[in-house]
Order: sequence, then structure tokens, then C-alpha cells
Amino acid sequence: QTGSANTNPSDSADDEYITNVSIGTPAQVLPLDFDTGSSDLWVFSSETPKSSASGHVTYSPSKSSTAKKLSGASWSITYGDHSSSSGDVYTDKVTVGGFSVSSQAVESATKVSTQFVQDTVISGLLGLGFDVGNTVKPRAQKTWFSNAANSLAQPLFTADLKHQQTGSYNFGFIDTTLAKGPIGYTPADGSEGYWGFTATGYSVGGAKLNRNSITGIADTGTTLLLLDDDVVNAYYNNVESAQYDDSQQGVVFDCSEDLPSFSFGVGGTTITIPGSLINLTPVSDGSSTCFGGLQSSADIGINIFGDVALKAALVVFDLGNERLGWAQK
Ligand SMILES: O[C@H]1CN[C@@H](c2nc(-c3ccc(C(F)(F)F)cc3)no2)C1
Repeated sequence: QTGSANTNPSDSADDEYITNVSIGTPAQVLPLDFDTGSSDLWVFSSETPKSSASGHVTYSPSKSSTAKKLSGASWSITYGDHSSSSGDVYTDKVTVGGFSVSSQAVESATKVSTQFVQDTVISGLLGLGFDVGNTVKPRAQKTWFSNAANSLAQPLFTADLKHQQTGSYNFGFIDTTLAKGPIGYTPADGSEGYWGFTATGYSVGGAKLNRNSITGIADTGTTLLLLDDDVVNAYYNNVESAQYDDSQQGVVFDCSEDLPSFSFGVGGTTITIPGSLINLTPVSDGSSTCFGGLQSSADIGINIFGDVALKAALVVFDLGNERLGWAQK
């Protein structure tokens, strides 16, 4: 058994990727943000304050014949950007890309922070991290993928995110035609709940890879590639107009710059992010100053290979073998 779901960039900056998920009977279809960096499936619902839910598609458990309240359960989560949500829990049938989990914990939001209220293109998140990261109390719940894994042809999923095009999340199989190069595998560390791994080195502009390893996480829910300052400086030293912009809280440069590529070694192969993917977006509509897709991870304390990096590859999240696979696209 397998599943295959299309995923689409939310806006012209590829800020988020939106994937439709069917919940309940009859199906209620909600656009969710698939996040390999967290482990809760939570949704805007009939229990979300009307003022907060305005503009969002919501899940109504009372309209689903297969919904059951998970008595006494609650959840509360905070994301890297300090956004947050919390609420209570139902179980219901959840179908992703044609594959159904009959009794999935669906976390219903009774509170959502302002950032979520304003982000009306998504109705919640579907966590694809490890179960240890789930926030439901008194008993942690399994992710949709964890519940599906044993019934899938293979206990793995792949992410094929694209710049301004439709990509896919495939479950239970690897479509190698999505990749141009071989898949390099490296051990994944799920102990903190996310997909941790170590890149063996990096280079700028097609130079030979150095041997400075980079330990970080593969995070579909983070827009940017966030790395140590020495790596970020090594990259932007090659960009004439690059400067740190306090108001933008990041490195910006002239949109006309021909940006160098950024490569990293992983699992014996090399992934090269074309410079074009690192020119993320003008700082404001019509501006000739652009915001960099590579930024510092210094104030986070962890390196994050977010969508800017993932867009250059087909990434295999292999739970069965506790490993990550990266293939050049
Ligand atoms: O926590 C880490 C786990 N993965 C990263 C992540 N962050 C979000 C997120 C999505 C949407 C919003 C909002 F709509 F703008 F509020 C905020 C955060 N989703 O995954 C960071």
C-alpha cells in the first residue's frame, strides 16, 4: 500500500507548502502544512474562537460520524518562530494521498497565536517528526505517518518540494524518476523528535567540498536554510552587495546579483543548491533588494535544512532504517 499527495507553495516566496488532507466521515478537506520538524497533527476547528478562525477552513468533529473525543487529552505546542497553539483531542479517520489511517489523533485548536490567525492559507499542521515529539498529555499520540508505517509497502516517505511548482509527498515508495542523481543515505537521529543528520562538508560556487561537518535537521516546515555564521559568511563574501539588514533581520542583496551555488556532502553524494534558489524574494513588493534564502542559525542553536535546501533534492525519510536519503534533483 502507498500514498501520494501533491503539495504546493503557499506564495511567491515558497514560504510554506500546502497539502490537502481528508478528515472524518464524510470527508472534510483541510489544507495543512506538513512539518518534518514537529509531531502533532492539529487543526483549526469548530472549537477555535470564531474571531481566530475567520478565513480558515475548519474541522467539525460533530459533523463526522467517525469522530471520537479522546477523553481528558490536551495538547500545546510552540514553534521555532514562537508561534503557538493548543486545545483538546479527537480521533478520526485521516486520509493523505489516498492512504487512510482509521483512528488518528486529530488535535483540535481551542487557542491559536496571531501568526496562525493571519496565515489563512493553512488550517493547521501535520507533523512528520518522531512520535517522541508529540505534545498530547497525559498520553502522547502517534503521528499520521507512524500510524501508517506498518501498513505501507515500506516504512518511509519522500519529500519532493519545488520552487513555484507542484511537488509531492509520497508514502511507502521511492519514485527515483523524481531525482537526477543517486540517493545518498546517512543515519537519522530521531531522539529529539526531528530528523537530525550530519552533512560531511560544504562548498560555495562549485568549489571542492571542505570537510567541515554540519549537524542539523531536515525540516519541511522551515522556509530557509539556517546554518552557522562562519558558513553564512563564507557564502555571502562572494556576493558583492550582501549586507545584514537589521529591519529585515537577515542578509539582503541586490536582486540583480548572480548568486553562487551552495553545496553540501551527505551520504557519499553532493547536493548542490543553485544560486537562484537562494535568491528568495524581494524584501517588499517591487523592491530591488532581495532577502537571502541562506541565513544564520546562531540565535536558534540548531542548523536547519529547510525548504531552500529541500527544494534542490528528493529527500527520503526512512523510518524503518532510521536514515535520511538525499538525491540531487
Ligand atoms: O518549530 C519548528 C518545526 N518546523 C518549523 C515549523 N514552523 C512552522 C510554522 C508554520 C506556520 C506558522 C504560522 F502560520 F505562521 F504561524 C508558524 C510556524 N511549521 O513548521 C519550525
